[in-house]
Amino acid sequence: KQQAEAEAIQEAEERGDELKVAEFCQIYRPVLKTPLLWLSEQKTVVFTNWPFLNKRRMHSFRSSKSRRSRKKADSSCEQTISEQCDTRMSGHGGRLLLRIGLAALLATAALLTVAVLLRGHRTPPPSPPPPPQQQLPHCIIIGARKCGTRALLDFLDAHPNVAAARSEIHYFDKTDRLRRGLSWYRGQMPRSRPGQFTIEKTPAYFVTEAAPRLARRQLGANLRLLLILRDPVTRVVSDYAQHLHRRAKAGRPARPLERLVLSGSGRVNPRSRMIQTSVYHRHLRRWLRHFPADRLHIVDGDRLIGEPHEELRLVEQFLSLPSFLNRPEQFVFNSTKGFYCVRGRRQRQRCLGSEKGRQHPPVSPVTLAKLRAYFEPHNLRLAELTGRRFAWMGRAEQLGA
Ligand SMILES: Nc1ncnc2c1ncn2[C@@H]1O[C@H](COP(=O)(O)OS(=O)(=O)O)[C@@H](OP(=O)(O)O)[C@H]1O
Repeated sequence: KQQAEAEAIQEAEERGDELKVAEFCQIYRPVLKTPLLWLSEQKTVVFTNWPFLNKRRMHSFRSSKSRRSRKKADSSCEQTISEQCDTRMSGHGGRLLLRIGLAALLATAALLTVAVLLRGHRTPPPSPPPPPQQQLPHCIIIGARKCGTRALLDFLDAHPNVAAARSEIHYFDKTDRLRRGLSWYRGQMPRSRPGQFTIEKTPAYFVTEAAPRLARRQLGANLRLLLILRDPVTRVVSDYAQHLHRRAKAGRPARPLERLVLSGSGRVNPRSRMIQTSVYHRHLRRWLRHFPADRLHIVDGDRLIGEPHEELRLVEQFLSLPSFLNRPEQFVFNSTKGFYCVRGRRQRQRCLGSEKGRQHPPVSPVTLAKLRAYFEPHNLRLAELTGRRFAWMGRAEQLGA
């Protein structure tokens, strides 16, 4: 082995003063059986002449006395080298001043071999990082509809450790999609690198009877669930604004809100879909029958509008993500939209489309009062179930707090 190394080095020396990265890889990769040690000894060559390496980081690690830091530097260095070699970045500008490096190498070669033998150090050949792959979601935003699910997903997607599916997948609420199976579901997900969280959002899951059971069975109890809620009355009005928009787009006359949410007697109709979606505790209870409570986190939708970084801080904690979205400067208030936009990768601003944050239609105070009265006891039950009080839940004493 020693001889092979010496020969390779000699050969390289004869080739001239400088070597391109690709040549370096070709010559050294097959003979450097112990790249960690070689590289650490070659640092003058590699670090000062190989521009892809993060010089400062390596040096700070290396100057550290701690064995752990040095080990970290070695493996980080090794990975970088193997990445560069494996992707064959020839002509990428990386040139080595071979003479300096080879002199240092030859002088230390014997010492290193002895050191390797003494330490019994057998580093497996570094493998290249796996290519990005589609993965089943680690986390789902299950709802609730019109509570800010898109904003939550888009904000999270700006996090470097998150890969979010762009469109709603509707796998657990539409039988024809469910029948296509998990491989189809996986195929709808974005490609992600190891360590990235795959997230999708489909607000219909929250209110679909079978969804929690199916999600538990198919994705397991480790799945993280995000639920975003806002004032149930505002949610109904937002739902109605969408109804008006759809009808106008289809050229059909819109129905008055009262016809959609009240029964003939003028009372709130508990069978109305708009009403049912806002009875949060009922749907939540169903989810909690299938998932442990610590797997579900509730985002305050009203706070996400006003202080997104605060809510995102809690979400990052829940998902054990490195802090990134928890700083106010990560969000920019867009006065035209009246909402916050997120600073995405490369600091580009990302705002939601015009279909989000629509102006709400005026609603009669009588209807509003009926809706408020209807949801009050349901809010109380939600507070009991979650142990949390939201600003829209009314006064503390009403809730027994
Ligand atoms: N940053 C930001 N930008 C724009 N909109 C925001 C934002 N944060 C929360 N929201 C609120 O999100 C509401 C729409 O909720 P969803 O995305 O869950 O709607 S949907 O169910 O997917 O149709 C939408 O409701 P409407 O205002 O009724 O349109 C917004 O109030």
